Amino acid sequence: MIHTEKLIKKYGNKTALSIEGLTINKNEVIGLVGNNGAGKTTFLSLLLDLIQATEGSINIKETPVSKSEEWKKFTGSFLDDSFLVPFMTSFEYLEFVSKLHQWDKGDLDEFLEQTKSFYGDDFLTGKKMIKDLSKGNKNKTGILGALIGNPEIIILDEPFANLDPTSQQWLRLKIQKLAEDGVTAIVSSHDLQHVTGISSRIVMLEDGQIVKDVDNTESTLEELEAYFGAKISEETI
Ligand SMILES: Nc1ncnc2c1ncn2[C@@H]1O[C@H](COP(=O)(O)OP(=O)(O)OP(=O)(O)O)[C@@H](O)[C@H]1O
Repeated sequence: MIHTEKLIKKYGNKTALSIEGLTINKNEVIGLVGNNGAGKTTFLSLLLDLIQATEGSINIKETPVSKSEEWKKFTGSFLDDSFLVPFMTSFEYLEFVSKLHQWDKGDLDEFLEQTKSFYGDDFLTGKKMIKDLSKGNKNKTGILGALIGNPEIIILDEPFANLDPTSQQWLRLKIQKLAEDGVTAIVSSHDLQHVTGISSRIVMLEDGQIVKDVDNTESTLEELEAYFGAKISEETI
């Protein structure tokens, strides 16, 4: 479904990402983990053609992302606030995104009814512009936008950050349900519990390189906690 080959992104002399080859198969849920600066956002931004690779290629369904717009029709994504329109309300934004996907009012109403427990009361009826929303409500708006249009691929950068506990749990269940329905997802997260709760495969980045690429099994959460925990030196506490 997604294939990258000899992918390198440099900023000046610094190599932010260097991945020899990576294939993400249909219906996989990839949990992308790694400490700050590991290269997660760089990787997701490259996949979405938001930044240009220094070297290498990225294909979605065998088509280079930089040479075609086709993949945008079936890929939903939310990386950060730059995906949002600050002077719109959340509802206006979601209406705008739904129109891009040729949804009619009935489709959007049904979607908003189905996702009610994620966004809660007042969120969509309020008059606040997106720029004035809390971080959590901005994230909710972006995540809902990524789900509009029934995408085959979903790419989310730290989607659990700033969400309230109910919304976090809803999102976990939603991603699991989407995966059951055949969706492919790539989700970066610092929350190891959440990320292992939803993923079929864990890809770990460190200094821009893949240092672990494993199936997510019952022992993976414990292994990841041990891996990251081992980086703490006792004298620093
Ligand atoms: N526009 C940029 N200019 C220069 N360096 C950049 C730029 N964007 C990212 N980098 C560098 O690339 C490296 C990878 O950053 P990236 O944001 O991809 O990491 P990350 O894993 O998403 O981190 P975090 O968990 O903090 O979000 C870092 O060293 C970062 O400083």
